[in-house]
Amino acid sequence: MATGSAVASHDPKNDEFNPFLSMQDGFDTAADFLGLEGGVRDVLSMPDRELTVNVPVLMDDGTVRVFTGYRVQHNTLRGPSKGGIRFSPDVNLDEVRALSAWMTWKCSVVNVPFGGGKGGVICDPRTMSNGELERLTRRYTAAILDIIGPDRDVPAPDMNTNDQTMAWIMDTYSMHQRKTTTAVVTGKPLSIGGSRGRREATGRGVMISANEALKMIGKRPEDTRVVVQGSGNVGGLGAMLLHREGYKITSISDMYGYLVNDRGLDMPAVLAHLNANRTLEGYKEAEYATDGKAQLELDCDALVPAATENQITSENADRIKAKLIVEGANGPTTAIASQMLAARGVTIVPDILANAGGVTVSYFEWVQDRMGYFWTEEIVNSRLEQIMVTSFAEVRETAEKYKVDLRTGAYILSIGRVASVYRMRGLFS
Ligand SMILES: NC(=O)C1=CN([C@@H]2O[C@H](COP(=O)(O)OP(=O)(O)OC[C@H]3O[C@@H](n4cnc5c(N)ncnc54)[C@H](OP(=O)(O)O)[C@@H]3O)[C@@H](O)[C@H]2O)C=CC1
Ligand SMILES: O=C(O)CCC(=O)C(=O)O
Repeated sequence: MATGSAVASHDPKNDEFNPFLSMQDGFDTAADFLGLEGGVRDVLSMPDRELTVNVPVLMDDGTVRVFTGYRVQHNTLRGPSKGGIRFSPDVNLDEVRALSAWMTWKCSVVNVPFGGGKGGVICDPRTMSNGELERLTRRYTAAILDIIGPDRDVPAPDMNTNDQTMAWIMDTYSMHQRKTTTAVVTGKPLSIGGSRGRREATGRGVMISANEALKMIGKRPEDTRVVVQGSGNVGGLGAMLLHREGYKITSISDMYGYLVNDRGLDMPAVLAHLNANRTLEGYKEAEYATDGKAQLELDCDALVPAATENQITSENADRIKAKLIVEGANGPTTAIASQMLAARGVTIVPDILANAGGVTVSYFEWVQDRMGYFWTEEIVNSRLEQIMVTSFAEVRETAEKYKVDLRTGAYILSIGRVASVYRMRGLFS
């Protein structure tokens, strides 16, 4: 197996690749359309609160290593801040700032009563044992304990974190509170207050968004060849659900490489292979390649970037062949690339809409935990579908009203909603 990432990494000091500046670009465009007044504009363009922590962790070899982590709360006007925690060597404060702001806009697009937050720890989980990850998670939780809670800030999984990570956070928080407090995090295992359907929710939202986009451009799933970047929670489960819906998944990747089969991949078999081998390499029914950048440029009808930021940039936007991009990841397309693609008539369903299925079912989980009453998977999925379809229609209507692309429409809709809450609450007196 190759050891390096198959996909380009970029210097965040270059403005195009700084996710916070990318977010700011979308914000400024929408704020101009809305004619947002100075005070509201200023307060919404920066995070409410940023916490940096340095936590000591006992490693398996007996040494102590200090890890740096962040929790940024962008906004809490519409409710507690909400958003995942990411473990990755690439985590940095500007990235977490951008991700937390995107959470504010995302929660507003789907109209759930949350603000936005995000966390991250600089670490490489692939080189750490389960015990080291548990000790890191517990220490990080203890360090951010004062600013999280069911009514304050509710974390969830993101890249390289999962339901086990959420169980450790919930347990650490509960030990300090002297009572079990399930609603402090979402994305938990079912046995400790998780919601049915949360694991697949982001991928399901991506599938529903793809369906709505196809209706808009007049295509059918069966005639749609899809390339998916990433095979984790969003990419893997999203590809599985798209496959079940009739889409032809012709390529899927992980950090190391990608599979291609123009006749369409058998997604259950691909995911079974990935689960058993922890790599896509060796799957017999497809070609395997390691030049990850080229995957995004494969001939296809739809592209689902579901790995990380800055994958579609000014360097490759002209070579992207897909006519539809459904953003499973947060910030996969830079602001410049977005404009280049829009000029070529490519439809982009933006991240703050396309991947909002996850936070929507996280909202359902938080509600169920607080009620102590749990819903069936059918109820969760049908309520998710209703919210995603309504949100897509509202974004589309806004885009048509202002004669802009879907990304700008989503920003206008969401920022307008948050700004109106500011005015209603009268926080400036
Ligand atoms: N989980 C959720 O509910 C939500 C996640 N998102 C966003 O979706 C994206 C993916 O998250 P999620 O699926 O949870 O994360 P996972 O950790 O489950 O999966 C990430 C996938 O992307 C691959 N990957 C990671 N980094 C790179 C890279 N540099 N180049 C190529 N492939 C890479 C990983 O490969 P490998 O397995 O080899 O490491 C893996 O297949 C992120 O942007 C996240 O913020 C958005 C909304 C909700
Ligand atoms: O489920 C959640 O609360 C947030 C998921 C997340 O981090 C995201 O949507 O980017």
